[in-house]
Amino acid sequence: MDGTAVTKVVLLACGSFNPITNMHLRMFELARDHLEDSGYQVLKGIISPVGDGYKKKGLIEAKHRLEMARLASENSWITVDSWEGLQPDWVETAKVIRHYYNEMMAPEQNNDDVDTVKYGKKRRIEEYYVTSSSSMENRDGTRLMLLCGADVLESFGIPNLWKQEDIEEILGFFGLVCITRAGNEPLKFIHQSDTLWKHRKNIHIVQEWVTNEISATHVRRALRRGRSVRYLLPDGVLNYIHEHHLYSEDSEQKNAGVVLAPFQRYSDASTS
Ligand SMILES: Nc1ncnc2c1ncn2[C@@H]1O[C@H](COP(=O)(O)OP(=O)(O)OP(=O)(O)O)[C@@H](O)[C@H]1O
Ligand SMILES: NC(=O)c1ccc[n+]([C@@H]2O[C@H](COP(=O)(O)O)[C@@H](O)[C@H]2O)c1
Ligand SMILES: [Zn+2]
Repeated sequence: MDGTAVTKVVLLACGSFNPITNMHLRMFELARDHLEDSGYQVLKGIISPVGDGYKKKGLIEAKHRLEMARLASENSWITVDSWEGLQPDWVETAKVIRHYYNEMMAPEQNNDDVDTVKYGKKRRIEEYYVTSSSSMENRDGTRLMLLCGADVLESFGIPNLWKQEDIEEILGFFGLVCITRAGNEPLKFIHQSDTLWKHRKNIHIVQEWVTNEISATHVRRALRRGRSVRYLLPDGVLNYIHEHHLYSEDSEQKNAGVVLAPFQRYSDASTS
């Protein structure tokens, strides 16, 4: 040991996971290698599937998405947390991160009451945010970072999808690990955004050289057409999909014509 303190990190990935694919799992491996190369120690990964209230087209029930994520991450350092997935209404990602952060900060005080998150814990984190000048580590020096693909980073630029203050909090307080994805240019996007540029040191871009275009959309489409998706996702997940007859023409029509929850929430707010 050379006496240099190692920053410990927990990685949190939010998304639909509809269904979870090998690429979702690879994201964690790529991020861990990258961070450990930069002097961090990655303790744990958390997958947090979004709740049904997100209203994305084709989003099947959270109980199935959660179970598939559990099957995919068996015997792994990656875990699945159902808190977000089981909330009746869609929960903003900043709030989700705060929830896990508060669990890390004070596990003994935590309970899973949303109102508490809203009023008590939010205040606690805001106080912490204001009073701590540079550190977003919990008491034992662990940081919680959001893990996502470059499409999610670039979605920060879509009007009425993210609140500016949430982007600031995610980037400024927590930090982001972003995996490159075909069709996205995260470095260019950061360069072109003043907000992202300001927080660039808190954004870790991980270059995936084995360009990989696996997407859950592709998997659902192939399943609808009766095509094989074996080896794009774990066998256990595939067996579960077949057993429960998930992903059909019908399921793809779920939420068709329904406005995505963040757009509903933020465009209502801007017109009221
Ligand atoms: N091939 C990939 N490369 C990099 N990141 C990915 C890839 N696939 C998914 N991700 C990331 O995984 C997280 C969860 O994404 P999501 O559940 O939307 O998966 P998806 O494959 O993009 O699904 P969909 O096609 O339904 O949008 C997001 O941060 C997304 O950017
Ligand atoms: N304003 C926000 O907090 C906001 C907006 C859009 C998406 N998200 C999150 O990003 C993830 C995106 O998932 P998809 O790429 O599957 O749509 C989800 O977890 C969703 O909750 C958050
Ligand atoms: Zn996606």
